[in-house]
Amino acid sequence: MADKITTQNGELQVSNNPIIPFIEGDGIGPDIWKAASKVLDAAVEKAYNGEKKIEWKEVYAGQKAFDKTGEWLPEETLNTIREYLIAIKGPLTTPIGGGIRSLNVALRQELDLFTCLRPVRYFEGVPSPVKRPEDTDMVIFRENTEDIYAGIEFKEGTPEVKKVIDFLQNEMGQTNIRFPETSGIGIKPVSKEGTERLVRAAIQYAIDNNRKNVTLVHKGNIMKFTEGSFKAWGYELAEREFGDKVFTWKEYDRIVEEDGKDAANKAQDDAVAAGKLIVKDSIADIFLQQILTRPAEFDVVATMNLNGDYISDALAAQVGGIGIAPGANINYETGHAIFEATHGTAPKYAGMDKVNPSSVLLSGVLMLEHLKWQEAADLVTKAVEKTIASKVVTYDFARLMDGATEVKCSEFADELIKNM
Ligand SMILES: NC(=O)C1=CN([C@@H]2O[C@H](COP(=O)(O)OP(=O)(O)OC[C@H]3O[C@@H](n4cnc5c(N)ncnc54)[C@H](OP(=O)(O)O)[C@@H]3O)[C@@H](O)[C@H]2O)C=CC1
Ligand SMILES: O=C(O)CCC(=O)C(=O)O
Ligand SMILES: [Mg+2]
Repeated sequence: MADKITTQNGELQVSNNPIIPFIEGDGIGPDIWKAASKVLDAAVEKAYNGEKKIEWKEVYAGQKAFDKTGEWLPEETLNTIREYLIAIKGPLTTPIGGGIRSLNVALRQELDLFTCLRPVRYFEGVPSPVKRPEDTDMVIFRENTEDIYAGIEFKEGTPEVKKVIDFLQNEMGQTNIRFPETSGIGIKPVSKEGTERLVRAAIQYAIDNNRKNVTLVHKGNIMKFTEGSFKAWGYELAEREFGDKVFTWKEYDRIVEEDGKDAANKAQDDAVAAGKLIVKDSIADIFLQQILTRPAEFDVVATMNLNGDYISDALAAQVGGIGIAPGANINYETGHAIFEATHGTAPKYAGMDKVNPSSVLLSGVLMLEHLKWQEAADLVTKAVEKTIASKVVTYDFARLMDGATEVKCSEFADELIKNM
């Protein structure tokens, strides 16, 4: 009999037949979900000789939910995911400049899924715009509940924005709103708690997975009390909670001040030799250059919501594009998680059975790993490696590869199952 995933003493309890809710998604969602779920089912069946099986439970969000219930994100969907802990979703459409706020962001906020985890690795044979794509092997920890994504915005010309601008000018003494009559205003909350739980998760992940460094990416020179504080709180947490397991650039700077640069370099070399994790930081603009020019220097990345969104797609491009970039939204404290592709609904390809299902499929692999069903996860990963190496690929890779055979989304799934 199928049953719920639960937690006990912080550990997931997963039976052989867990019920997992899924949201099919808008646009290309139905195509990629059909392909990906078929591959995930085949991997589980093969890895455990039929002893384990996921019981998929559809829940609604986006257009399908609206058509059925008149609501974009029904309370029942949220309650089901709350109850069943783990879910997986396809992309959901967000209109630009007006209309409903992002349902993707709402799911993360409602369930307090504070980490958006996006691993970026290279699969041999994938077409890439860089010379050594294999040097890119990073794991992004993107803060998922705060920042400009909190949705605190006031539209130009409304009584609300006028009130906010009056307050800023008259009570806070702000004189820098260049065109107050025609400004919209957005507010960017970044908290100490929000930063600490994200940076804690990133450092713990780096230690558990033998990673060499964590980079705090911020624009703290300009946004001093949000992004700048993110950096400061991140370093403080690293030193306070991880002690001699880490060596921070904050400590490096202290040594430079007291004993000079040579001593600081030696301390860092000693820390590396002792296997300590280096916790460093980078300002977001130069970071975007350096992930292209020297990606091997970066390992785990901890950053705020908007930076993380940009960095995710930029890094995905280096290893073949968002067609193959997986992700997960996780609350490490409650055990709730929603696994999710990095890309969106790609509306021009909706219903064409054309796009690459790998992003949502590899999100499913992250989910299998999260359930500790490593054997099934490995079968999918190996099948992706083998299929790409054989140059049987969807349009996104085929257009950049010599001698490739272009297949449809569903045919790619069949090929993966054949290669399992
Ligand atoms: N988490 C989520 O659910 C997300 C939702 N969105 C939403 O999706 C909608 C569309 O956003 P948009 O900015 O166009 O971004 P998309 O990620 O949907 O698509 C942009 C381009 O990326 C490529 N692409 C996307 N998915 C795939 C895939 N599976 N296989 C191969 N190529 C792919 C296509 O490139 P090409 O044209 O070169 O073929 C596509 O035109 C918006 O409403 C947005 O808000 C966006 C991001 C995340
Ligand atoms: O919610 C959306 O529509 C976009 C979100 C997004 O781009 C992301 O989370 O990477
Ligand atoms: Mg994005």
